[in-house]
Amino acid sequence: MSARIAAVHAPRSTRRFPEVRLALLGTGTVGTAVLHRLAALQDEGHGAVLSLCYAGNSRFAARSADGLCPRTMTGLATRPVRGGEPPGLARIDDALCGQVPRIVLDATASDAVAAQHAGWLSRGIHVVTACKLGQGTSLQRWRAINAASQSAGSHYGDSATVGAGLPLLRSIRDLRAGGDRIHAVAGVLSGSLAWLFNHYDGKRPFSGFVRDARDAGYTEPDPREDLSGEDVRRKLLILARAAGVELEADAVEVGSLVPPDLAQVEADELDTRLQALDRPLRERFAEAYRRGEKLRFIARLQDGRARVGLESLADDHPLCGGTGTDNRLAIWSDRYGTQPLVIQGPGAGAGVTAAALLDDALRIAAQSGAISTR
Ligand SMILES: NC(=O)C1=CN([C@@H]2O[C@H](COP(=O)(O)OP(=O)(O)OC[C@H]3O[C@@H](n4cnc5c(N)ncnc54)[C@H](O)[C@@H]3O)[C@@H](O)[C@H]2O)C=CC1
Ligand SMILES: N[C@@H](CC=O)C(=O)O
Repeated sequence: MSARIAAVHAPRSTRRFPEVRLALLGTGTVGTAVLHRLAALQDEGHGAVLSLCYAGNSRFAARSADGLCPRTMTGLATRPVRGGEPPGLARIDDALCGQVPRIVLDATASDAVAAQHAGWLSRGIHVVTACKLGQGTSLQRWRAINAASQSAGSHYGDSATVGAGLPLLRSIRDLRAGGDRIHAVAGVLSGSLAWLFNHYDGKRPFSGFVRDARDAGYTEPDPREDLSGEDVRRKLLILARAAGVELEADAVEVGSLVPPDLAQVEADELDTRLQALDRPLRERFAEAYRRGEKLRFIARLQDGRARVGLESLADDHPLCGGTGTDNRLAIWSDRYGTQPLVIQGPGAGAGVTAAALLDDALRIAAQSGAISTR
């Protein structure tokens, strides 16, 4: 066997049984970080139970029942690997064959992949996802995912979808499991918009900061998904539904920052047209500055009413806190009726998101009895 082929497979010494078979979809910003973290976990022995049997993106894929080498698979982002195959969602079930726990890890922003979540779950394949298009779009899809997961007993790991792994969904679910009703939630749910409004000073053009946030891996593949409030709408829908408020997707009132002309621009032209953001944001900033306030992109859910948009808040307002990409969510419930529970921390970035995805995968491995929790 040549050295090149040997490198494609995981070293035998790192494998433990019973294994959990993993298929990774997406090798972009987040998927590449997943591969690096998986390799590091396998080196330490901690993640050795996770055997990467399929890795693919929209152009290239590779599979091996014996386990692929995660470090080698980072190359898939730009080129095929030897012995690879064309990508195809229909191949995932085959790649994850065997009577062992199986997990699809979705690190794409693809609606076509999200449309498969319920199907995989119903066939007993666990799903771990960073993509919000599963639970954060139509209520019908959200219900299908829940129904499939319940009927087949398969798990849906969604920690990375809101707050990039911060314990936001988990806290809401824990409160409800303890008998609390969720009264309201409010806060900053976008890491990129947090970063933008933590850095924008009204002097340098806003569009330059958007490029910086994109290059740092904080934005969606198309930053308009963030700037339009669409990404925050999805996150608020996921939180609201977890809180027991089953909202239809169009029930969220959204205040977009994207001027109509910029919304029409083709993705490959976007960079050259981003300056369309500069004047309106400079005006919003100047208005807030005159009042001694700060701009924050806030999501709110109360009494079944949901809205997301830019707000001008007093400097000492509780939702103004945080730095960098910090998300900050206040949760009011029966026990936190007056003073809310407030959770804050980095809410975007490849590192924290990859960690959240692999935490979910390891949690599923533990629940499946593949690793000891002691
Ligand atoms: N960047 C961040 O901080 C966070 C990102 N996320 C989510 O992570 C997901 C991935 O984001 P990025 O890595 O930034 O995007 P990206 O654009 O860098 O990578 C997306 C990857 O998905 C692949 N892909 C697209 N369609 C596919 C298909 N049908 N089958 C297989 N692969 C396909 C692409 O080829 C690419 O490798 C998004 O859903 C995003 O919302 C979630 C939390 C935080
Ligand atoms: N683009 C998103 C990434 C995490 O979900 C954000 O800015 O929060």
